Amino acid sequence: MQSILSATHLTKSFSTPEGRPFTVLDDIDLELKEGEIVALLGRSGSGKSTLLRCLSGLVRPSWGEVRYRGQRVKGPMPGMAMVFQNFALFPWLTVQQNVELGLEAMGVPAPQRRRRALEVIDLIGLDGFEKAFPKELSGGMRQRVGFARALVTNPDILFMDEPFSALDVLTAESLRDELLELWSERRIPTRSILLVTHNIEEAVLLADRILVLSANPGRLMAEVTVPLPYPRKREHPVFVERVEQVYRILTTRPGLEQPPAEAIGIGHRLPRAPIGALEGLLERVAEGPGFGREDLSKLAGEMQLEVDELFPLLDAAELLGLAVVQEGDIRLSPLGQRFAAASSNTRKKIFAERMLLSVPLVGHIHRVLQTRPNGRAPEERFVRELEDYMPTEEALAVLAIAIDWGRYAELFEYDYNAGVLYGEGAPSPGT
Ligand SMILES: Nc1ncnc2c1ncn2[C@@H]1O[C@H](COP(=O)(O)OP(=O)(O)OP(=O)(O)O)[C@@H](O)[C@H]1O
Repeated sequence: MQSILSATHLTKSFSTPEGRPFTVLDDIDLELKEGEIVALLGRSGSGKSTLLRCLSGLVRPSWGEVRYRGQRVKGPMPGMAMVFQNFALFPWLTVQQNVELGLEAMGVPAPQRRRRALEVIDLIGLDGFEKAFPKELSGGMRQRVGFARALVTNPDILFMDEPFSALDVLTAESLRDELLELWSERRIPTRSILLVTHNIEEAVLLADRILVLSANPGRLMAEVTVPLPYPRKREHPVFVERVEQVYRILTTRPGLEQPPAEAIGIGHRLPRAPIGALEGLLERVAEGPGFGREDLSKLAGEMQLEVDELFPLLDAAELLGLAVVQEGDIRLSPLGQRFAAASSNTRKKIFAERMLLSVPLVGHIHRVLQTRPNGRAPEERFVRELEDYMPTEEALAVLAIAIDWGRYAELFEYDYNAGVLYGEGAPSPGT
């Protein structure tokens, strides 16, 4: 198969406010070939969207290069189109005007634009909605507009950034099926599709090849091929095997992942794991048929969790010593078993002890508040400290997790309006 797009040594770094590089993608080589659908999978923050944007010319790599049919990609190019997760429609334009937009940018004259837009609107099942505005449409119909706007340019490569993840399960399923039909029956001229997804089953349903990215920084860690014809059946033994293979890959430590939190200190990027969901997961594993051990693909299917929801929970459970995740399975540690069976107060105590041991940021906040005469500190102070290690957006996200965990464990309190953290027992800033 002929190569359409290639990336060599693609590296992307952003800067921390201190000017230090923050590497998101590291030395990525990949190729997209004619006639294939490729899915990019990886944990949250592994750089999937950044990679898609670099490949499509929306973001410039810091190092390395991208070539489209032999030509160096330096910005968006004709022949490439993108479908976004949040549809990215202009609310003040009608469906038809939104669809025509892609052609307007290419300088296509109005009569041709109209004709072509109407053809695609018909193809994608939006017939009769030409004059509707996005707010009058359901999520599924809005994403059809997103697809129509991309397909109207007859793209050679279609990039899709989690295009089905904002839709309900049934709508996502039917839109996926329709896209596959258009693709398999060659009713669209697109020769290659690159899809970012959090949904392992979706990747196995759609892709010929699944590229798995490791996190911190993002590197290509594995490739899984899916040699099944469309439409694929989820019960097919090869389908089931591939789903499990991806879980196994995502739960092996290739030695590239971040070292333990203690080794990094307060700059450790905490997994985005809400406490309630973590408690729910541990309870389910403890009470499940495996008595503390569970197959992740089964668990995720049952709890309807996608990669971006499940893996932060697994990372948090491991970080706190509550579970071990290996070979596509989760196994509760004795402490995890105790946690799951404990009362709310005991759970908080276990959590507090574990965090003071293995989450340096929470320990740091706790110490700072204890040493302050009034027991308070503005959150801003901790954001500034985190910015030594990561960009502001990431620093805010990491601090939000530390606050969520610290409050749960009753190690400190937080006044949202004042943006102030205060120790347990210290008067609230509002009083
Ligand atoms: N413009 C930017 N400036 C600074 N940091 C950025 C920028 N864009 C992305 N990042 C950082 O790069 C990392 C990877 O982000 P990206 O969105 O590519 O990951 P992802 O794997 O797609 O994540 P998710 O699955 O959560 O969507 C994150 O830590 C993010 O904060």
